[in-house]
Amino acid sequence: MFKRMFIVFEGIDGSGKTTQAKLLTKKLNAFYTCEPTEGQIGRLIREILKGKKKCEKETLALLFAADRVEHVKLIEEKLKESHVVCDRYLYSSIAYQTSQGVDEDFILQINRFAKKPDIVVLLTVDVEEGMKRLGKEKEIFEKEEFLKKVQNKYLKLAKKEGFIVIDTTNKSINESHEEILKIIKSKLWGLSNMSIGE
Ligand SMILES: Nc1ncnc2c1ncn2[C@@H]1O[C@H](COP(=O)(O)OP(=O)(O)O)[C@@H](O)[C@H]1O
Ligand SMILES: Cc1cn([C@H]2C[C@H](O)[C@@H](COP(=O)(O)OP(=O)(O)O)O2)c(=O)[nH]c1=O
Repeated sequence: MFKRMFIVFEGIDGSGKTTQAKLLTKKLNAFYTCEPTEGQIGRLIREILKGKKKCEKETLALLFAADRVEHVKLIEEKLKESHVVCDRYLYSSIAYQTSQGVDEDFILQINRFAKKPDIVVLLTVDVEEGMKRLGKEKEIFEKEEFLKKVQNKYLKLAKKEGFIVIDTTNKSINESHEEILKIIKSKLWGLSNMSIGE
């Protein structure tokens, strides 16, 4: 019986997370999920992110952590039957909320129930290229400065936690997918001595 893997994709807006997560999901016949979730707390978070509701930055960190407590239950359920690919997770909280000025220890404390992933893939992208991909070339300067800060935090986390880091700036969607697949296959083979369906 081989171990089913909990694989997380992280990265700033426009790095290609959702695209790559869905391609890998298909390849692995995995269960795809994302944060914020489609659950009641995830929906409240999306209202706040759209600016329809206001809250303190610490409240937002708590909401993401609460959404994640419920989400981990679903992930553990799904791991009983397939690999799970998750588009954004705990490391988005650390990278984004610390960049908004929230204390990192506070974020780690409120996320102490978060299951550790087997593999984390960090996608990096030149911020301007990421904005271009999202059709936000005219994004306000502050947003670009903020995303640069977030990406730097991600890279520090990647070094500390041993993430797979793929820069997608000058790669096509397919080139990025092939590179990710090669690394994931070697890790899956190494960790569970099983081959994945083509
Ligand atoms: N390597 C790439 N090169 C060019 N465009 C890309 C690449 N990866 C994704 N895109 C495009 O960029 C946009 C954002 O991709 P998406 O996967 O939603 O990014 P994220 O989830 O990281 O915000 C989409 O239109 C997608 O087709
Ligand atoms: C999961 C998570 C996301 N976020 C932010 C990152 C994104 O800007 C936003 C999620 O928006 P989303 O609609 O998922 O877009 P994206 O494709 O960029 O993921 O929420 C946090 O600040 N903390 C978190 O813990």
